Amino acid sequence: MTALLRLDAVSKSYAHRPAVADVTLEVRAGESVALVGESGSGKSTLARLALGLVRPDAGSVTFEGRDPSRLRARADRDVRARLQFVPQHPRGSLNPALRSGEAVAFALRAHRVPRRERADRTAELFRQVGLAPELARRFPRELSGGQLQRVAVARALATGPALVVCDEPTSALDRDTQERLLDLLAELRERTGTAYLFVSHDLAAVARFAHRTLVLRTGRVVEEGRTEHLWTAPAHPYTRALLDASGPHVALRLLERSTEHLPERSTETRTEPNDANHRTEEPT
Ligand SMILES: Nc1ncnc2c1ncn2[C@@H]1O[C@H](COP(=O)(O)OP(=O)(O)OP(=O)(O)O)[C@@H](O)[C@H]1O
Repeated sequence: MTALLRLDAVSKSYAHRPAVADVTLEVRAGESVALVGESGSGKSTLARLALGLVRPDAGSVTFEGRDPSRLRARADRDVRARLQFVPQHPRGSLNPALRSGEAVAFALRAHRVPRRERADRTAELFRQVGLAPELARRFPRELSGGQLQRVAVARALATGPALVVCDEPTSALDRDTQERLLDLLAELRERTGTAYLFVSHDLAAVARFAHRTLVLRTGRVVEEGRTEHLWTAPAHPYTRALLDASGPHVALRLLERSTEHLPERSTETRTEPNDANHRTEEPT
């Protein structure tokens, strides 16, 4: 199976300080790949590189064989439609002057869904994400954080994406709402075969959701592998420290999760070869 998204030896610095250093990763169709690590480890920078919102200083990024940072607004909108984003704070990303249904209909319009079909498609998307279609008439300020995040998911799914990049999609929500949103994303994944690049510092969410996980530390991947193997037998001391700091939720999630539908992947984990001299710090 070829990769949908591939980042090849990608590096990005800000003011000469590396945010991401020599990272290679790929996401295949239907696969969910998580990026975990402490604050400042480079997760969001990798998400932005994947979306083409920033360009790497070195290395290459391809989505379906194209550089996402060079997609043209009109000519390449069909490719753009297949690469979508669910941000951490939907309140900031949804236009406060648009009703929530209009935000979804706007995405449909941008991807050439005929006007006469947009209302029905919007209502259908609202239902898919577990929102009553009547909520489409509300403005963002009239919705709760969990409802807004569902609108953001509906908007991302409006164009039938092959890959959705989620940057801490549940971190602004309370635990119950987080769980419901993760269940929803997993259910949509089963139904639509959408792949996810899932940025999170919440290892319980990752244990529940991701097929594969990459552990980042100061911009580098220190370990990667199938989520259940990584968290049950972490090879790198930094991964162990992250796990120790995360509490019992992660073990519980691993027990709960079903691996029946996971795509075929290698079972081995990979640790960074030159990391033996790294001092392991307790994650904060
Ligand atoms: N636009 C920017 N300008 C300057 N420095 C940046 C910028 N974006 C990221 N950085 C720096 O790059 C490093 C990685 O940041 P990044 O946001 O990717 O980490 P993160 O793992 O997503 O952190 P968090 O979990 O806190 O969101 C940090 O040192 C950060 O300060």
